[in-house]
Amino acid sequence: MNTTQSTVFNDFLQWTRDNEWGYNGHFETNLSDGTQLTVWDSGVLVVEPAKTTDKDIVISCAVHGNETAPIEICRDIIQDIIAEKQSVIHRTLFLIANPASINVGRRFVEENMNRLFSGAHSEGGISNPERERAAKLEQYVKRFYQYVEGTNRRRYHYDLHTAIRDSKREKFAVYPFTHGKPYKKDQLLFLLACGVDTVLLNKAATTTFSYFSVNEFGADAFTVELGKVRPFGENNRDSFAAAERSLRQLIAQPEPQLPNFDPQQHFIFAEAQTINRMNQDFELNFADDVANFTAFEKGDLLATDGGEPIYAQHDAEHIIFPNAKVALGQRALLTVVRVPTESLELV
Ligand SMILES: O=C(O)CCC(=O)N[C@@H](CCC(=O)O)C(=O)O
Ligand SMILES: [Zn+2]
Repeated sequence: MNTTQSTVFNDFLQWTRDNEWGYNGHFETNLSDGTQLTVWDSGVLVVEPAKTTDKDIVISCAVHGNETAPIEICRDIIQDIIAEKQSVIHRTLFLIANPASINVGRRFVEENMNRLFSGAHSEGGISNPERERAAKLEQYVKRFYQYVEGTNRRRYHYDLHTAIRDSKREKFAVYPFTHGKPYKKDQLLFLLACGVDTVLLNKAATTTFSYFSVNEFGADAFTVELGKVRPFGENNRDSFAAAERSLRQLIAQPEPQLPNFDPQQHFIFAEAQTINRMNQDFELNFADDVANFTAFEKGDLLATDGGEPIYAQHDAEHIIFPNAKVALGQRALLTVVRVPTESLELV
């Protein structure tokens, strides 16, 4: 390896952070078993085993730069692959999505990247580095999924996050809108193996990264909330061990080892309201330390927007991702209601 190449592969996260808005170049190396590692950009690593299976797996982190536990997990898996301590039998794309936001230790630099997918990066006549990066990430995902010929390939995308607030249900995933396609038991079981027993069902399209993969490529894709935002080094890695172990098994084994499906083990919530902040004068009617999954009763005041009240519409309506400081037009609060797992159309 030459010096630059060894810098890239010796510490992929550090090299990515050193090239925070991208690197206009290409690196590749082969492992002793013939697995090819190709770097398409900073933070973009393709792992291709010598023998191709029918699965294409995307694992992304750092769409929000201060959500460090997923970054630590991806960093460690990537370095173990490079050191030949972690085997990979399926094509896998790792994405460290927004390195510049890691470097400033914030959710984003100029604009929330997880509102920029499915082409939103090109709307509104605004240009900034996060929009350019989101557009490139879309192209990398497209190139990765479409690289191998064949219509029956199984596509997956786990977009790893941590949440700003405490949560009464610590780990949960967002199941993006499937446009009526049935939900999948094996995916609920895989999430459960990751320690995620709670799943929120979106009822409409969004501009998140996971919805992009669902909608454009028919992937089984999820936003996976693994815990709470903490600075590097302050994550309790024990709490993330099940997720890391399951992701490692996912890429290393023909099929994940999953138990039989038991509806009682899954806690499913359907979207009730998505409340977007439409006015500067937007206030939540509860304190900053009220946790995700706190339940409100029908008629309770949740927020005011431009002085207009917004109420809970159901009993036991749970609040998720409250954030009064989001940009105008963006989601300031999601609310969900529990639904029986048995009520889902599952395959
Ligand atoms: O804790 C919060 O307020 C936000 C945590 C986070 O980044 N969540 C994702 C969820 C994406 C989705 O709805 O699929 C986000 O807000 O982008
Ligand atoms: Zn996030």
